[in-house]
Amino acid sequence: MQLTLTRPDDWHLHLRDGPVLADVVPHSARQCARAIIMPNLKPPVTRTEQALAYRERILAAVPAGVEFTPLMTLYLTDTLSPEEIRTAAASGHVHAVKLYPAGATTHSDAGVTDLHRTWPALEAMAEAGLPLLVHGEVTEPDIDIFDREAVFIERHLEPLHRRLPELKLVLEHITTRQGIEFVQGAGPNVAGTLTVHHLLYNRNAMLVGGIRPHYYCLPVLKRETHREALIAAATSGSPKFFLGTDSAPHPQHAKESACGCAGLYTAHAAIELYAEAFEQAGALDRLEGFASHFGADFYGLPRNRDTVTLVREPWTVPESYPLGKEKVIPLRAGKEIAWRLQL
Ligand SMILES: NC(=O)N[C@@H](CC(=O)O)C(=O)O
Ligand SMILES: [Zn+2]
Ligand SMILES: [Zn+2]
Repeated sequence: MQLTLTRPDDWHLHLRDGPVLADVVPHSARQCARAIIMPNLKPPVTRTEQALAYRERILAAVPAGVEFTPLMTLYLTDTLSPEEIRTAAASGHVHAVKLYPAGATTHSDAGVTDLHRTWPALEAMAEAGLPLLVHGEVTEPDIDIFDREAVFIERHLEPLHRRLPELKLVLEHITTRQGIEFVQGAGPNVAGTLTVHHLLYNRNAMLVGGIRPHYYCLPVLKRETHREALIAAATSGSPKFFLGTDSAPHPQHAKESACGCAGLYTAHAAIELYAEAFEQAGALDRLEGFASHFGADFYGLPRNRDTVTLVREPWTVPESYPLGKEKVIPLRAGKEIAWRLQL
């Protein structure tokens, strides 16, 4: 059995920086034409000129003969100015701005402490048509980690959307029914990305039979009823939901630690794993819209013209991949994946 689709794009990707780019960029570039590149570097990408320089470093890591376009983003801070937003929009290479509530996730300490401080920037974004990409979790210590997405939507996202309804919003890596319902209930300028790990796994994968750090990410895997809501949305044919892997490489030792980092590495086999999730749901015919059409439409970019072909031919994922001088443990390390990308 085989499946040919318009070449996919990845609307949420962490590539990091420096020598590891040579290890991770080829994984995404072999299957995706474009990717929205997350700005949570150290220091964060807060200025257009930094984003443009980072873009050049990514392009330098694309293998010869392969086409891959990094779509850059800026990191929203309390002090990001409307002028910088206009410069970013005019650059032609910055496609969105990312909101990390301060302290919510990996490299978010420079993130937003109070959304009210960002109104001038958000208003400039609405005017320029630049989408706001949202890591939607509150950070208050009294809120249970499994409730942080739902509480963020209620306390921050709904009020933001009411106040600036014309601002394009993407709720990134949705993990709950409440996240799906927020996107469904809003207008066409509000969308959501879904990772493959949140489509394939619930929190048992992380906690049953031992604590499994390679399944730990933020927002954390939730219970099965939420996974079912994500699958229903991804396979519904709604253009409001599209592919964003949130592939986020961390060195093995940083994951296998008493205080392990959040983030799963999935870029080595992203479309293959999404195909598994859609096949399990009996919805392989809905994969192409989700993976290859709806994201481009939302961002106002042309759909890709070339195709990729997946064959139903199991292969075994390596135990690890190089990550600079270290190693990254990919999702499904040492185990089988049902679909293979024909190169
Ligand atoms: N998803 C994660 O668990 N980690 C991401 C950050 C993020 O997307 O929140 C990372 O940069 O490692
Ligand atoms: Zn995030
Ligand atoms: Zn992410």
